[in-house]
Amino acid sequence: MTGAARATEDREPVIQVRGLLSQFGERVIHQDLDLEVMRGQILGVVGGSGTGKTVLLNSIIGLKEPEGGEVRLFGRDRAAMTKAEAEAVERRTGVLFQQGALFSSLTVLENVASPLVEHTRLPKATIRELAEMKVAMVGLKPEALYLKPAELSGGMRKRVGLARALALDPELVFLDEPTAGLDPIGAAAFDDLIRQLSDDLGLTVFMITHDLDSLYAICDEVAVLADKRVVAKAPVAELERSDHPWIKEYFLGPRGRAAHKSAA
Ligand SMILES: Nc1ncnc2c1ncn2[C@@H]1O[C@H](COP(=O)(O)OP(=O)(O)OP(=O)(O)O)[C@@H](O)[C@H]1O
Repeated sequence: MTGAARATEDREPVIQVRGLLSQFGERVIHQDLDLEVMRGQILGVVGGSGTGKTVLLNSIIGLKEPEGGEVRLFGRDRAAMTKAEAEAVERRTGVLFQQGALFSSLTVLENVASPLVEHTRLPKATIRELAEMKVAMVGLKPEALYLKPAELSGGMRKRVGLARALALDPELVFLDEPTAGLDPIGAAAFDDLIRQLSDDLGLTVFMITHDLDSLYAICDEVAVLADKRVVAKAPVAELERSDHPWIKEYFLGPRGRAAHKSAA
């Protein structure tokens, strides 16, 4: 069953953002921004550079306090959560940051194990076993376990970041430009992996991307950030018919047309 089929079958929202206001000083990044992401959905998030995609991600995961509005995760209002509730949400959530954010002095195994060390009291041997499983799950060979991030290619680093994001068996993952910097073949392989994980594990995915191929290949819906809010959220095929100038340029410009063609 595809994520889209699951999403319509089980309409429980995992992320709900209502009337979000985000500011840095006087500078308003989001105003009256609404967004809902359903369980099992892969949502692509697009928008011009500086429209606030990463700030939105940070506001949802609690790295940035909103100046107004409401963020609900798994039905709970983030602002009203106790510390224990926020920690429980953190355990159900994985994040792959834009630069991978791996610890450079730790091996692949230690990087992937770090959320398990931080959030569980499992014995060392179990943590090791679980981390090894995640490394295998993202398609890395056992030889990679003892390498440090500097010894890995960009694509391998992304996979390690994904393995770490999946360490606690999250229900929801946030990916900030996961295929940026990968060659087209590496990017397509990474897309397949995310789609497969979503289908197999029922993961909900919030994915910021500039990669049109990813949008066509794996996203159930795409949210477009412009004018400080989400101006559209729909399957790509529907967005192609939008009248919004940025969306038109994005999907119907030469790169958009090429991605459409190769997905067809
Ligand atoms: N800590 C901060 N202090 C001040 N301004 C910030 C901070 N973080 C982000 N901004 C500003 O918020 C705006 C949105 O930034 P953000 O990184 O979310 O954009 P983006 O849509 O993810 O862009 P890109 O596609 O280029 O990664 C930018 O203008 C940025 O300068």
